[in-house]
Amino acid sequence: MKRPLATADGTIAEREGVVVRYDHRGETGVGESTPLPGWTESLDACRSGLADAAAAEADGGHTAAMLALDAAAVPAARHGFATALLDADARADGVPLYRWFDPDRRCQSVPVNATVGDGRPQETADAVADAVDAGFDCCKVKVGARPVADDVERIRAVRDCVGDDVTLRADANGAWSRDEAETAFEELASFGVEYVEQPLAADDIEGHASLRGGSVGVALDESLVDRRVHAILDADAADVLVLKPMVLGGPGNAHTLAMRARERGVDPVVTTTIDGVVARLAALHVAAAIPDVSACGLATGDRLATDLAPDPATVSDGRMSVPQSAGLGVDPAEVGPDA
Ligand SMILES: O=C(O)CCC(=O)c1ccccc1C(=O)O
Ligand SMILES: [Mg+2]
Repeated sequence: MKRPLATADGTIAEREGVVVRYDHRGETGVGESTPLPGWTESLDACRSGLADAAAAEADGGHTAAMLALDAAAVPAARHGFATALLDADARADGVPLYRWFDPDRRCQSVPVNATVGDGRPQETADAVADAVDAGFDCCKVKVGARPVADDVERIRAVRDCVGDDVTLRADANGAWSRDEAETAFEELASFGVEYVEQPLAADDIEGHASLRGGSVGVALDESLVDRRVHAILDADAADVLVLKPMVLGGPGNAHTLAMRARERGVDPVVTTTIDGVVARLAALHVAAAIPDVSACGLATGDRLATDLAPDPATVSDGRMSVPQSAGLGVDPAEVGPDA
């Protein structure tokens, strides 16, 4: 990465993965498996998951390959193959991937947030101001890496700098105790923070449920790693679900969960895990398939030092354009390391 992302759970500085190609219905589809240990399997486990899927495919075709890829055990491997299969299917049907999920939809662009890592108050305010200058009207700031009072000063500095028209979100990556979270929610309410992602530990469903009800919403992200969606919905523990296709075992799983969340009155937000262009496009098409989707965490491509292919999606006025060509919108023949 050329711009690492500092979070309460450490700094993400490097991403490495596997490009998957699959020939299906006369088309070559492309997918990407970019595991992020802690969120997904390791790169080694991902590679062996893909090798197992290739062996299963040789006997039983794509159905056997999909059955060999357990979303709980090897979500990134499953994401890579599932994306390649979906890309080929959408190409064969002549529709952009988001319309393969919902043929009636037309979507030219989706709203996106800028993502700002941990840093000193002035650095944080400058980074948000740069994002606003670049056209973003929604910005997510990483918190939880320093004491709550310091994060409050960071958010105060941001508000002082960019004014009240910018939507601000925070992401604590599970760093706070219940007491810290309560204090943070009280303080952040005065700066009009829309929601905090993962204020508490992933397994504290009850704690998250009791943080709800004020002006600052609760978004759950890490809590989805262990597939707790039904428990979360049943406990009314979240205002927002943060859906990462790489973590959930593929774009199809993410789309299904987004629709389920919507039915239950919970707002879905789609984000990358800081991925190459193939996985970013897959996440973009999931977001594009969701009517009236809230700003998504998809504008992460500019953090990478190198990418897999030129990016057909551009960001302007806080929105990311959605490719309308068949499939993901990238030519599989052009996809490779160091494009
Ligand atoms: O949501 C965004 O704005 C960008 C993605 C992001 O923050 C992220 C990227 C990699 C791993 C975890 C996270 C996260 O949301 O916690
Ligand atoms: Mg998060």
